[in-house]
Amino acid sequence: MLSLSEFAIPGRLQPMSLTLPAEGITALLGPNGSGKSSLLLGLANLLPFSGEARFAGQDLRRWSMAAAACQRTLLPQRGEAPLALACHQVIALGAAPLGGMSPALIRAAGELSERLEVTGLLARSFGQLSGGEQQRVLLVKTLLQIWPATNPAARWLLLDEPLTGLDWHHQLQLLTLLEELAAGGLAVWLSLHDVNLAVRHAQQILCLKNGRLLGRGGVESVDEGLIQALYGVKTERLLHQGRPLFVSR
Ligand SMILES: Nc1ncnc2c1ncn2[C@@H]1O[C@H](COP(=O)(O)OP(=O)(O)OP(=O)(O)O)[C@@H](O)[C@H]1O
Repeated sequence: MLSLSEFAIPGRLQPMSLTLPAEGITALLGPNGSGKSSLLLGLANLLPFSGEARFAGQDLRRWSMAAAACQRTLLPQRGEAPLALACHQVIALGAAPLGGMSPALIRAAGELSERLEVTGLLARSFGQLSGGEQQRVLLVKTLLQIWPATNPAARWLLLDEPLTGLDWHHQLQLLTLLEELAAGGLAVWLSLHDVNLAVRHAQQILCLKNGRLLGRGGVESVDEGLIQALYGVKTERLLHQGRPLFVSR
C-alpha cells in the first residue's frame, strides 16, 4: 500500500490524503501545472514534502538515498542530459546505485536495449540522437535500476511523461513492457497526457488540478464529466470492443 497523509509540497501541491495499492499501474492525469511532476518528485524523496508518506509500511522520509535508489527509480520529465556520453555510458549510470555494471546487469541492459530497440544506438553519442531516441535510452537507464531480474529490492517505478517524444509503435512497446513489470509485482506510476492510453493501460487513476486531488479510483471513474472538469474539453465516451474510448466533441 502507498498511504499519504496530509502530503503537501509548498507552492506546488495542496495537502492530500489517500491510500492506494502498491501494485499495478497508476496513471496521473491533469492539465499542465496541476502538480503531477511535483507529486512524483516528492514520492521519490527528491522534493521536500510535509505530511506523511508510507510505501509498503515504510516511512519514505526514512529511506536513505542509497536504500531509495535500490527500491525506486524516477524518470524525470526534464533530466540533466549527459550529452557528451555515449549511449551505453548513459545506460550504465542506471547501474551506479547497484554497485556498477556487473555481468548480470550487462545482460539486463542488453535485454532492455532490445526491448526498447536502442541496441543500434548504444555506441552513438547521446547528444546526437533524436528526442525520441534519447528518451528511449533514458528509459533503458531508468528501468535498469529496478530491473527485477537483477534487483530483487526493486519495488516502485515512477515515470514522468515517459511517452514524450515516442512514436506510436514505441509508446505501445513501452506500455506493454510496463504492464509486464506491473504483472511481476512492481508498482508503476506514470504521468500521461493521453486519457485513452491511461484508461487502457492503468488500473488506478489519480487526477490533479491546480495542485489538488480532483479524483481517484479505478479506470471506470474516468468519464466525460471528469475530463471536462480536468481539461475543459467536451468529449463523448464510445465503447470499442468493450473498452471506453473518449473522443473530443
Ligand atoms: N521549480 C519550481 N519552483 C517553483 N514552482 C514550481 C517549480 N516547478 C513547478 N512549479 C509550479 O508547481 C506547480 C505544479 O507544477 P508541476 O510541474 O508539478 O505540474 P505538472 O502537472 O507536472 O505540469 P506539466 O503537465 O506541464 O508537466 C505549477 O504551478 C508550477 O508552476
